Amino acid sequence: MPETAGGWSTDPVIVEYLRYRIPEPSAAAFEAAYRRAGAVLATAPECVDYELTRCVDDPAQYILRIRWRSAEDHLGGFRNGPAFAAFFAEIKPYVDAIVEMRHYVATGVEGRGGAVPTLYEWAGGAAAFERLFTAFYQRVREDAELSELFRAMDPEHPRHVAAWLGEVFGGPAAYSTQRGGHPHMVGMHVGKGITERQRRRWVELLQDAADETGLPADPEFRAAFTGYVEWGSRMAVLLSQPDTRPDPDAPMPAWTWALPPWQPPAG
Ligand code: HEM
Repeated sequence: MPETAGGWSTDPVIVEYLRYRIPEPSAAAFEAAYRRAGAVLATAPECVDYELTRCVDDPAQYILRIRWRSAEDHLGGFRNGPAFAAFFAEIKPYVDAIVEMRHYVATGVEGRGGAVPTLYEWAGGAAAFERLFTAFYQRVREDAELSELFRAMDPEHPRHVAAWLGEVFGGPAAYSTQRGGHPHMVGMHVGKGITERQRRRWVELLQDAADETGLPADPEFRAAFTGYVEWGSRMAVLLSQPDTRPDPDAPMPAWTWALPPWQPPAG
């Protein structure tokens, strides 16, 4: 099983579905038992997350979805591990009510609906990103720390980076279709030897430009924005080092909210 430096598995997760048929008189006790069993799952390193849902049309039907780090982690690790006895003690009375208990794998068919605005829409679309990067690169050109690094910058650079960020934030695929996509962006950083000090200054100037150009300042948007800028700028530093060989097939990043977008209080 491939693991990251921190020991976390990078294998795709496996999804276990358990369908139950629970008569109405037992429903409350069943949900309470799973609430207690859930507290056990929360301590199990093999479990990614879980959710119990109840059918609206036929309330006797419940579906429990548990995502495991792998089938092996579920069947070997969890079932033989220290948490299993406490978990099973809670759900044992309902074993006979199980209608289906199987593992599923993702097909890659997945996505978000239109209910939540993209970061691109929330920011104000292409015009907002162009304003941001025009102001930002003006600051960069005048900055003692960064101006030399950007000496040969294309006059269209602010528009290109605006197209990049717009696409990463869920807008049109303009950078991929018109500017060479992820490999081109990566290639522009290779060999530049960006230092941590330069990265910090880059991030600071971008935050200043965000305030100056009136990018939404609500905590949820700025958390997502800053998260991306932190990640992206650290990637730029890594990619720019002499010994780094970038993966040419790395996909275009797709960034989204860490928390749902801010809404004014009702009433
Ligand atoms: C979130 C972080 C970053 C993003 C999204 C980003 C994005 C981009 C993109 C899209 C390009 C290519 C534009 C084109 O198609 O012409 C580019 C080029 C470049 N980036 Fe970044 N970048 C980031 C961080 C940094 C940092 C931290 C530095 C240095 C402090 C840096 C320095 C450069 C330089 C020097 C170029 C080439 C500019 C030129 O000569 O035209 N980037 N960047």
